[in-house]
Amino acid sequence: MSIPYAALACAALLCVYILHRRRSRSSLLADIRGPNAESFLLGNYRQIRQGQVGEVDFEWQERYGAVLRFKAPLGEDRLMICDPKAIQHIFQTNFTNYTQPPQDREVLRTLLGPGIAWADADTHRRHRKVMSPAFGVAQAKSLIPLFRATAESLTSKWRTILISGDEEDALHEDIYPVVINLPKWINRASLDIIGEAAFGYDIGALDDLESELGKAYENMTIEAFALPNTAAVLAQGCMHLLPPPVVRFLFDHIPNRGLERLRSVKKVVNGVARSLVTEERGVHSLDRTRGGMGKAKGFDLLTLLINANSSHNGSSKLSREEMLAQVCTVLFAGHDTTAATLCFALYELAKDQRAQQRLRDEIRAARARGVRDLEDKDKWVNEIDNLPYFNSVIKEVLRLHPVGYHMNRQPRTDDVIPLHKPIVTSKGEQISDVFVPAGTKMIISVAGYHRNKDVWGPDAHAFKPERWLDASFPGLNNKTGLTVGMYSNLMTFSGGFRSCLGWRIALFELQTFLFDLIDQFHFSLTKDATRLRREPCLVMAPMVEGQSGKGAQLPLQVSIAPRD
Ligand code: HEM
Repeated sequence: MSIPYAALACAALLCVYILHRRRSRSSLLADIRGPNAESFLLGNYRQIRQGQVGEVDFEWQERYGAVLRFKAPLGEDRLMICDPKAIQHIFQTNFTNYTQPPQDREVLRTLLGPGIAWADADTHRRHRKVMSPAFGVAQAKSLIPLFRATAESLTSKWRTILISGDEEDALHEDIYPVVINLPKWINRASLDIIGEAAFGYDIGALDDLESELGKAYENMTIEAFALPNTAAVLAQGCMHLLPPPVVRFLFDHIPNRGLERLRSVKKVVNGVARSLVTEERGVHSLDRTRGGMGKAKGFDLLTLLINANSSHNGSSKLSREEMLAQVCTVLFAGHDTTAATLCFALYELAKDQRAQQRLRDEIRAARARGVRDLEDKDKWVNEIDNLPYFNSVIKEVLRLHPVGYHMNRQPRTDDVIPLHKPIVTSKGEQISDVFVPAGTKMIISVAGYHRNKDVWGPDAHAFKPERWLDASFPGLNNKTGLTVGMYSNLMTFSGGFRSCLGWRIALFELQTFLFDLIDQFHFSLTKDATRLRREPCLVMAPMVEGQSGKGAQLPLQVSIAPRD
């Protein structure tokens, strides 16, 4: 037998052995109820990957409870978890025992480099220690003027479009109102913010629709991950059978349109990152050719990061390659997420005109008190945080549309996970904890947890901002007695030691934009928007059913909101 064939045979035998071991270990989960596999080859993976975000999670949770078993390709048992106590255990109480599956980390390494999102255990602790100081409350507050300026830029562009009726992919209805495809603009505004906030780098995506970075990121996750065909579903589902270096090799080399798209974005982003982080001491070169420091006024996360890094010694310091990866990570983690959340907020408000008007009334009363332009950032935060309906709308959108809808985890050692609400096994037994063998793959369904009726009430699927105003509402910590996640008992920004570092930045950005957009514009649904798809593509994206070729889409009818 030639050497390549012998190597192939050994690899095949190794896969069979791994599969056999996994199946015998995972059969320990066989008593947990869950859906039947569609086929041995695909398990339930096609339903999860080809459906909309949360579609099967909601259905299965209803039928089997908040912890359920499903099949991965080739018969492997996996768990889906939507129970608050189980989530608290995995992310907080016993967090050191849980890790991202190594193959998932390889995807992150391919996309973003060896930065904080990829790092595990001690390496992750080292990255987090250096990065955390750059993401404090004071730092986030200092970015408020940048958020305001970019929101102004966006609103003035939309006003121009409304007056001229000149939105290229708009369906004009007597010129006014105009249909605007929101993600096209909001994603670019958000990218400009993260470039300036994080690196003092003026990307200029809002002004220049041809900007290199803006074009590179446009619909990147959709083109790489959305609507996978059956072969892609199978490949993704079997990835865990391969050793991580093989996964890395395949990601870097196999000819595939989605992967090629990711590789080309990586090249562009790396180029930008390299221009920011120079060889000498990892100090960035301040290459702000497109307009200087501008709105961030000399304050950016990268400068803070470099200063923080220089105060660390030897082994705790980040290398240049790691610094480059942090630039790529923050650029990616910080823009699509916030932009998609804002899009879904405007979608819900376009559907619920009563909520939109109530929100506008509250915003305009605040504006009349001078809140919008308060120079003192502490006062601004205080005033904004005290707008009850406004913040309820934001929380409700973060609950209903968590853009990071799934998080994958696996225990390093055997564990017993406690449950908030007992589940019934296939043998009819009621259990209030679940034994999980080391290495069990789990989807923590943030989408599912956010619709868990035992936490959020029987109307968990409804957009109902008022629920946050009701002190007896079961979703508030005092009733369940559980603290899950880092913001309002939600898992949108995750929780514990891997929680989102940029959550305050995201929140201030959402608050600033929502304030201005609802103050100035009126939004209503179009026919296309009634066919909105919540597309699972790493970060949930809005798309229109049947129009996948057009990428991210949320076409809403926009007009100037009349003043009394
Ligand atoms: C609505 C907006 C956002 C959402 C929903 C969000 C959500 C998340 C989630 C769920 C994670 C954890 C992922 C995991 O453990 O698998 C995360 C991590 C992270 N996020 Fe965000 N994020 C948002 C905005 C931002 C912004 C604006 C920044 C930066 C300015 C940022 C930077 C990060 C970083 C650096 C991590 C990695 C933290 C670590 O691994 O320790 N995020 N984010």
